[in-house]
Amino acid sequence: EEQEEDVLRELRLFLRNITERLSLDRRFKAFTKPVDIEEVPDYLMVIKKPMDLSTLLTNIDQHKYVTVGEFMADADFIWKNALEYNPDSDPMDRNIRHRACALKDTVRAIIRDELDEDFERVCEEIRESR
Ligand SMILES: Cc1noc(C)c1-c1cc(NS(=O)(=O)c2ccccc2)cc(C(=O)O)c1
Repeated sequence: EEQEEDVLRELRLFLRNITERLSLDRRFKAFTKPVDIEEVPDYLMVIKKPMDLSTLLTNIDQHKYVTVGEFMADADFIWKNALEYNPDSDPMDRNIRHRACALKDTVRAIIRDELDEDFERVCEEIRESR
C-alpha cells in the first residue's frame, strides 16, 4: 500500500546516495562502468556476473532492490569479481585488488554508520510479504 511505497522510495534515495558517493571517489573510477570487453576479451569467460556502479544505479531506478541486503549482494560482486579476475602478484593486479578491498570496506562502513536497522527490518517485512 501507500506506506510501503513511501518506504521503498526512501530506500531508493538512500541507495542512490551511496552509489553516487562511491562513483565520485577517484579510487573507484575503474568500478564506475562495466569492464570493457573489447579491452578485456576473456573477462566474461572468467566472471559470470559482471557488476559495476552504473549498473547498480540502473537497478535501483528499475526498483530491483526491496532491501539493503539485496543491494549489498550486487555491490559485493563488483569487488569480488575484481579479486577473482586479478589474482596475480604483479603490481597491476595488486593495485586493483587494493582498490577492490577499499570499495568493500567503504560500502560496509557507510551501511554500518548510516543504515537504521529498524528501517532495514521494515524493508525485509515488505520483501517477505510479496
Ligand atoms: C574493474 C576491473 N576488473 O578487472 C579489470 C581489468 C578491471 C579494470 C577495468 C578498467 N576499465 S576498462 O575495462 O574500461 C579498461 C580496461 C583496460 C584498458 C582500458 C580500460 C580499468 C581498470 C584500471 O585498473 O584502470 C581495471
